[in-house]
Amino acid sequence: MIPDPAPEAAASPAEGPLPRHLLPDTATIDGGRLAIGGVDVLDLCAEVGTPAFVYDEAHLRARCREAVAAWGEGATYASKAFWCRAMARLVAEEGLGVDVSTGGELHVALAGGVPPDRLVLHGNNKSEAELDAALRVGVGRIVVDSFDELDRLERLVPRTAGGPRPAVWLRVTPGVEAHTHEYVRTGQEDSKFGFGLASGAAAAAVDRVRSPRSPVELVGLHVHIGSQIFALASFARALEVLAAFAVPLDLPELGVGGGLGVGYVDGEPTPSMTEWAATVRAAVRAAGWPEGVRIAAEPGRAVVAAAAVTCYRVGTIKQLPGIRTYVSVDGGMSDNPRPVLYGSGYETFLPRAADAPRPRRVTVVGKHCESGDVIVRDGQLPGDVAVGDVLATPVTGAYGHSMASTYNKVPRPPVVFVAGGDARTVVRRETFDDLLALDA
Ligand SMILES: Cc1ncc(COP(=O)(O)O)c(C=O)c1O
Ligand SMILES: N[C@@H](CCCC[NH3+])C(=O)O
Repeated sequence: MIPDPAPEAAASPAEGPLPRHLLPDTATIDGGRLAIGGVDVLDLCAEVGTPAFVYDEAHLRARCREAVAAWGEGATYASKAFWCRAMARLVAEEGLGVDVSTGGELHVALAGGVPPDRLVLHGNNKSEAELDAALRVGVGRIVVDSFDELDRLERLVPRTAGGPRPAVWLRVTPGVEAHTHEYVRTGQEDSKFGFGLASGAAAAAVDRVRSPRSPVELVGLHVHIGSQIFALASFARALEVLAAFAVPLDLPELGVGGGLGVGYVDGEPTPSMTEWAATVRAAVRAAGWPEGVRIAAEPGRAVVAAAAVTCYRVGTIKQLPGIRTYVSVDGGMSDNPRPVLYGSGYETFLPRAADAPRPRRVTVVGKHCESGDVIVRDGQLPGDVAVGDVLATPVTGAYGHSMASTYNKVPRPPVVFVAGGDARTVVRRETFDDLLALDA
């Protein structure tokens, strides 16, 4: 072990052990060693290698059940947060609908057995092929995002007199700015998504879809103001603004989007889905929607983020006296681009000493060829962290695997589900040959 040359920081809460609530539900610590789903994490890493995404299956199921308890039939999982066939199966077993926003997400949903009528198709630029596929399988709802999409639907949907018409929602941008990173704000007027209220686009879209010649049937409006939102009042405000336009339309359904925030680091709150649903329902009532309006919500991050930890192996430790200590691991921005994209913060810890104090200030970096390849800036680790240690980052179940890349031809890590003492690899590790598989 190399002593830390810069024990500069005074005692702070971050130097304590990792807060337990940031670990998946079934995490246990015995003699310092972390187990999830009854599986010892260090033994698992020895078996499957690192980096690896380790998901607590019971945690995933518990959050799905919480979503169903909060939203009933309208509980819909936003697949962009984390998607693979095993997750699609799990979500279908738990009875949630699924928000898919591309043909690829649709394909995985169908491969996992999600009933087509439980699918909601999103996207600001759905291709004719994507719309055609959705219409052929009979997705439950298409969320129309633009006039160009309406043109495509008019070309694709045959006007069979009297026959059932595909049910659509219109996505409306209410002009409400959520308090979150600007890259993941979507409710403001200046947005690539949806029909603006203030510009009159939403009203024009309603008129067009309600015209007698329309091949689709308008059954609801949809609003999604952004992602990683902690202020529940932002959701309420969006619905209040939308109400003046929406209530007189007397539509039976209302999609309130996703976006519930999740705590990533010590001290950040995690509002529950139950609280979110209560706030939304109260806002809907207060704004004058009829009692019977069917509300659907699309949480992604809130279902999956805290279910997983990412495990890495420490390869080098570089100390720069008076500056910082770099701990390099065998993954990086290719398995977690969020710090680079949004400056997102994470915690870090050692699964061999998961309840140990973490007095040593470090910056955890990946193996990619750029200085921005940071996983945890100013993280805390036990003082005896050493080359060869397994290092983990909690709350990495959302937008890590789903946004992973093979930058620098680093193969993407496997996804392992753990439950009841068993580990099963649901997405295998990419191989070097996989990296050549698409080359002509
Ligand atoms: C239309 C739509 N619904 C749901 C979500 C899910 O968001 P989150 O993972 O923040 O809950 C998103 C992403 O922000 C989205 O664009
Ligand atoms: N990718 C973003 C969230 C995007 C939300 C998708 N609509 C994140 O990692 O926080």
